[in-house]
Amino acid sequence: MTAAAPSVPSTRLAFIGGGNMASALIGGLLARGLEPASIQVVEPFEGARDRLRQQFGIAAALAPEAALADAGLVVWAVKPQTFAEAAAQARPFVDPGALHLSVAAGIRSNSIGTWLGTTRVVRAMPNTPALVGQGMTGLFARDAVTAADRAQVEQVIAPSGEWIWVDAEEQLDAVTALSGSGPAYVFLFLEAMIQAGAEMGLAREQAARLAVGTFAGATELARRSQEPPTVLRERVTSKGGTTYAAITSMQQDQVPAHFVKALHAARTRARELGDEFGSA
Ligand SMILES: NC(=O)C1=CN([C@@H]2O[C@H](COP(=O)(O)OP(=O)(O)OC[C@H]3O[C@@H](n4cnc5c(N)ncnc54)[C@H](O)[C@@H]3O)[C@@H](O)[C@H]2O)C=CC1
Ligand SMILES: O=C(O)[C@@H]1CCC=N1
Repeated sequence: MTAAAPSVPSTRLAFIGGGNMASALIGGLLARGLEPASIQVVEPFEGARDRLRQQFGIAAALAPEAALADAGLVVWAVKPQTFAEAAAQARPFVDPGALHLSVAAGIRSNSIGTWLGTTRVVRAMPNTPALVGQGMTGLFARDAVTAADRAQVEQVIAPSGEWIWVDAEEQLDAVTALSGSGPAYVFLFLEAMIQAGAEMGLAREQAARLAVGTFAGATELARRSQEPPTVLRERVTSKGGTTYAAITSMQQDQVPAHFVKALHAARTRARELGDEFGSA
């Protein structure tokens, strides 16, 4: 479970890939007081390098270079499809004793370990609310990872929100389907609620404010309540009332079952990514 928020990492950090997820983690670390100079980033695309310079004052390298050897913790924030190639490019420069933290969906720790010649690998599955310090992250560590290594990883993740450790690596695929992809499901529901509000005569801005506020309020209520979501739902649902009409319509259309099915599809895709783009 999530512990008290630890301080920023004392070791030097390198990020391989400086896109959305890397930026979310870096932004949190800098907000906690980490010096931009203690973070290296390897990022081949000029647009992304420009953003890192403007947002964070970090001069990212175009390609791996000798300075990578200074990093005690290397964070892999590249797409699953490019991980193997990025690992092959960076490996000659990385300290063989470094700890590695991957946020890539699906790519298994034994693939990463094989590509990098190490067993000191932790996998993380964060999500984009990390951008506002409210992320949820699942973490998995290989056996060779020590308690001190885990603490370092927690220092990287803590500024972006909460985290849990899972015991079995395949559980990370479930985390990916649930909370990794989860913000997109919430946004899809928001889109539908806003559309419905607009169709029923509300201004889109009003509908958006009502929808977003409802998600924020309902999730905060669920977070603080001792009751499970089912009980909270039943309290909104007066017999023969409006919510009953909506929930009955959704159940007749099997919306909950289809939604569960969709998460299984996401989990299946996470496994496929590991099979397609992993080597071991
Ligand atoms: N976006 C999301 O909601 C989440 C993404 N992830 C994972 O995070 C990883 C990164 O995703 P995003 O940040 O969204 O993608 P992104 O496309 O924003 O960032 C990836 C970056 O890697 C760079 N890159 C490409 N080849 C490279 C190489 N050889 N060496 C170094 N950098 C290279 C790209 O230029 C790009 O800026 C993915 O593996 C994804 O599965 C995990 C959780 C949530
Ligand atoms: O869609 C994806 O593959 C990534 C992983 C979780 C969120 N985005």
